[in-house]
Amino acid sequence: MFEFDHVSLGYPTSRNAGTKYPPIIDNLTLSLTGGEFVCVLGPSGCGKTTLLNLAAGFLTPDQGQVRFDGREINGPSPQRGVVFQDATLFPWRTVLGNVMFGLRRQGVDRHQARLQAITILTQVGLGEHIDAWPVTLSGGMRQRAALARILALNPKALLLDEPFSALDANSREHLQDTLLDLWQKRPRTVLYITHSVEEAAYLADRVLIFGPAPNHLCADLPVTLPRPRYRSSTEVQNLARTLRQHLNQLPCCLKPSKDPS
Ligand SMILES: Nc1ncnc2c1ncn2[C@@H]1O[C@H](COP(=O)(O)OP(=O)(O)OP(=O)(O)O)[C@@H](O)[C@H]1O
Repeated sequence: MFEFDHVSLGYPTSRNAGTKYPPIIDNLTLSLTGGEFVCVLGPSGCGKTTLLNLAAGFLTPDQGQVRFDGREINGPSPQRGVVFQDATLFPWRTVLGNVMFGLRRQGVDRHQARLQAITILTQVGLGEHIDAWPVTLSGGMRQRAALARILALNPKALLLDEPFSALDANSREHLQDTLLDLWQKRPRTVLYITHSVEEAAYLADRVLIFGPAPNHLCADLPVTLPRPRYRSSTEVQNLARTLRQHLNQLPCCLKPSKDPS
């Protein structure tokens, strides 16, 4: 589904303006298959968001190619829905209006868009809040609305950059379960960036661990634990411990010392 084919990317900085940029991602080759739930772990600044931005089409590689369904990515697409840590909703539209917006832009008629938006809002647990204004929502509700807005467009892939990390533990766990539930009902490729080894162990089919920039894929670990999983189970806890050991072995200075969840 996603193919990173010898991808390199560097950002211009004031120090190297006009010269060759030092790569953040350096000659990365990686494939993600359809329906796979992939979590990405790595120290701060190693290039996780850069990876996601390449998959989203917000960035273009300096070298190599990023492909989705066999076609080179050359910009954002509703087929690849993105949710960031601080999702922004249109403040002048209600929750329903926010979700309907993308559907209307795709040419769905008003009545149908309304029905589809209400269905997905109900699925993410906001059925009682469709007429609420974004300013009145809690952080968790805003993230739910942002997820609904993306899911309403029925993307083939979800690109999630620490989507629940700003939430309290309870809301975060609820949202993880909502996401898993929706993903199991309609499997799609998920690229999920997190700093939490527990979150990765609970959610992932596969965990990618990146080392410090230039981005180095240090570990590519399939997760074979059956679902449903239980956060406090020995298996999930053991996997989280293994992931933490991988992170602690990385030659970097900004290791997560304490899991945020
Ligand atoms: N637009 C930009 N211009 C210049 N440098 C950038 C830009 N975006 C990111 N960088 C640099 O690229 C490196 C990788 O950033 P990126 O956000 O991809 O890392 P990350 O692994 O997601 O970090 P974190 O876990 O802290 O979110 C960092 O050193 C960052 O300062």
